[in-house]
Amino acid sequence: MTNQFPQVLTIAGSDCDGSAGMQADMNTFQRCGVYGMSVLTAAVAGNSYGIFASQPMPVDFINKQFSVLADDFAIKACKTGMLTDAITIETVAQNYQKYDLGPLVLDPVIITKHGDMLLQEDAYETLKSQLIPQATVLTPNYFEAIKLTGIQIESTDDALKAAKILQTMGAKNVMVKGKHNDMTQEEVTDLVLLEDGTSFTLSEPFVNTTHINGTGDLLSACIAAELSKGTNTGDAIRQAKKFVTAAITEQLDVGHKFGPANHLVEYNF
Ligand SMILES: Nc1ncnc2c1ncn2[C@@H]1O[C@H](COP(=O)(O)OP(=O)(O)O)[C@@H](O)[C@H]1O
Ligand SMILES: Cc1ncc(COP(=O)(O)OP(=O)(O)O)c(N)n1
Repeated sequence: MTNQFPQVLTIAGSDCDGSAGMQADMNTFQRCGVYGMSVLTAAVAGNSYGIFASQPMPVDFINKQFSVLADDFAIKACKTGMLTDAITIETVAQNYQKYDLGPLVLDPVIITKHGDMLLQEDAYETLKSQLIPQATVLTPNYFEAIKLTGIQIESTDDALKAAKILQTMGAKNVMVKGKHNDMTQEEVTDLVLLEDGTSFTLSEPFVNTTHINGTGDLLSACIAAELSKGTNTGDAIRQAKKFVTAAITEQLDVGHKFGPANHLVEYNF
């Protein structure tokens, strides 16, 4: 008897402490019941105190990883994470066009929640012109949405305006993740704008914890996994928000400062 799992690809950096990046993506894929693969774009030396060094992968090596995977596997969906610089973005954009990799969930990893910059500033325009137009779902956090659109976001209406601007750049569906740095807030609210023009918000209780590294990765990896199963975009996003909330609520005690969200949480999909 054989087990057939949908095959899903993360195109991302390695975070050596396992809290974020492709390690978080692979754990999420496993939790979601899909078979995960990875194209390594960069590696960072980081722990729960922050990121201390980073190294992009050579273009030829990135190209080779795409070609060997595309030759052999039937990839049903993919997601991107840390892409470092303009040349890496161009390389990923070209490979996504060249091969049939299914829907693309683009997590525009620019800045971590602790302020580490993971994308060079001179690469923002390349991200906008080459990769955002190919995104099936774009998932900027609050700061990334401001940087990419240039508008201030103070309300749900502002988040919708930002999502509309990102849609005009070519992203089909956009999820603008809400702010969660106010210890008195009761909920965290994300705004979703779908391809057909409908929009909705997703709110979950704010969890006051220091263990939320990698939440953006968990969310985007879970959306990609759900899309690979044939789940519609709106439901894939709803499911991912629930999964991330469970991963934040059931804390994993790893690291001395800002620990990881719990990628290993039991969750019934
Ligand atoms: N403390 C928190 N309590 C509840 N939800 C949170 C918290 N922190 C993040 N989230 C949720 O986790 C998901 C990922 O968002 P975010 O952490 O902003 O992304 P990123 O990792 O890209 O910065 C979003 O759905 C957001 O609402
Ligand atoms: C290699 C690598 N990739 C991505 C991140 C950041 O992950 P993300 O989930 O977008 O952000 P945080 O929740 O960790 O702020 C990383 N740290 N390393």
